[in-house]
This record gives sequence, C-alpha cells and structure tokens, in this order.
Amino acid sequence: MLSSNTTAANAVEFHSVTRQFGDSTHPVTALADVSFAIPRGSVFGVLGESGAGKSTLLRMMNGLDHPTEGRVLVGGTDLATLTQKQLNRMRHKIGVVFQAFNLVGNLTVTQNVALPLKLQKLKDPQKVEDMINFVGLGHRAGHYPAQLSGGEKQRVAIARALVTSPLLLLCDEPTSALDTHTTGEILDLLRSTRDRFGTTIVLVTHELDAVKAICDQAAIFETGHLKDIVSVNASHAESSQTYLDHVRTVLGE
Ligand SMILES: Nc1ncnc2c1ncn2[C@@H]1O[C@H](COP(=O)(O)OP(=O)(O)OP(=O)(O)O)[C@@H](O)[C@H]1O
Repeated sequence: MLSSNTTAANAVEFHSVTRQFGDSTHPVTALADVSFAIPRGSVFGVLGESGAGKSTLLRMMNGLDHPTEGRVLVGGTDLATLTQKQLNRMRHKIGVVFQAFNLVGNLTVTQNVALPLKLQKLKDPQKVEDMINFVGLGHRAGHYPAQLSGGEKQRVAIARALVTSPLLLLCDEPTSALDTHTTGEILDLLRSTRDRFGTTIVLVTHELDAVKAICDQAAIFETGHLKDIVSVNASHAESSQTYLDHVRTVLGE
C-alpha cells in the first residue's frame, strides 16, 4: 500500500494498460496498451488533446477506474489486489487538485483544508494551520471561497490536498482557469511542494509552458496511445519570472 510501502522506487507504474468503454459493437478505447513509470519525488506531466485519455489515466491512478487489461501499481502495490477498504485507505494518501478548485462554498479556508481529516474522523489543527501558511494564506484563514481570487482558491485546494501528507498529488488542469501570472505562482507552489515534502506530482495539462516550468518528464498521449515520454530540460528558474518577462519571452523579445 502507498502508506506502508514507502521504499518502492516508482510512485506509479502502468503495465500494458488498456481501458475500453462501450460494448463489443461500439468499443471506445480510452487507453491502448500503455506502459510507463513515474519515479518517486518527480513531477510528471501528462499532455494530450481532448479525448487523449488523460482523465481516464488519473482516475486509474486514484483507484476510481480499473484497466480492462494490464496492471496499475501505486507505491509498488497492484491496485487490483486491494479490497475496497484497502483501496479507500490508499486513496487517503493521494491528493487531488482540480481545475475548478472544488471548494465547499459555505466553509472557511480553515474548514475546507480540515475537511479530508474530518472525513477520516481525524483532527489536527496545527497541521491545518501549517498547510494554510505553507500556501501563503495565513491572512485569509477565516475567509470564504467567494471572498478569494482564483489563485487563492487554488492555493486552498492545494493545502487541502496536502493536509493528509499524500505521497502522490494528482493535478487535473490546475492552472487552466488562471491568468499567466497566477499560473506561474501556482506552478511555483507545486514545485515547492515537491521540494519540501518529496511529494510525487502528476500534472495533467494542455499547457506546454506549465510542463516546461516544473516537470521532470512528460508523457504525450494521442487518442489513448502513449506517443512519447520526454525529459524536460528547461531551466526551472523560468517560472519565477515576472509577468512582463513572461510576455517578452513568449512574444520573442
Ligand atoms: N465513462 C465513459 N464511457 C464511455 N466513453 C468514455 C468514458 N470515459 C471516457 N470515455 C472516452 O474515452 C476517451 C478518453 O477520454 P478521457 O476523458 O480520458 O480523455 P481526456 O484526455 O481527459 O479528455 P479531456 O481533456 O477532454 O478531458 C474519450 O474518447 C472518451 O469519450
């Protein structure tokens, strides 16, 4: 299990994974014979156009969906060997961050961040406070989501995902709803998360800039097929540049 087998070299392994939907007359192949590994402590990008299979891939890492063929290992454990109870426990060690933030509107920042602990009947006010401070929102702890900017909402979502000390953080288009400057700040925060806590991060995105800014490797998918895995050699300092610098870089000045 992810929490017990902390020595596995790879946080995630896909072995010849195929996922088909539909019936035999109208099959839809979301993933076709996909194999790859994500080293522990790395930031791994998943790139692909709409329908490439990215969401299906994330759902499998989270144990919410299962291969039609092949095996998915998380923290060295084949998810197919787990009982539902074990799977639920493992999922507590996987954080998820979404494009739409998915905060609870009538809860404060502190209450939102404490939610995953509450769902496990746990309490750890110090950890909640630490995570809120880590994402730079100590001054907003009593605010409600409607009082926050998009970037601040995503910071809350990241603090909430980190409060259970996940070994794996799955980020599904986490910056797609944000402007360029705020995107840079959120990517910096994700990189700090990896550096500070050693969290393995999977970043699903269609934004090449985001992959270039923080990923060690990126897998490129096309209609369910893994086309390539590239090592990202970008200078990771680039994401810390100012908005103006970024505009100049992109516009080629
Ligand atoms: N529950 C399902 N039932 C039937 N087909 C599905 C189901 N889930 C996904 N698919 C199909 O599998 C393929 C991959 O879908 P998936 O959502 O994983 O792609 P994606 O890369 O995440 O796309 P997007 O960027 O639009 O979210 C698509 O053709 C999709 O229609």
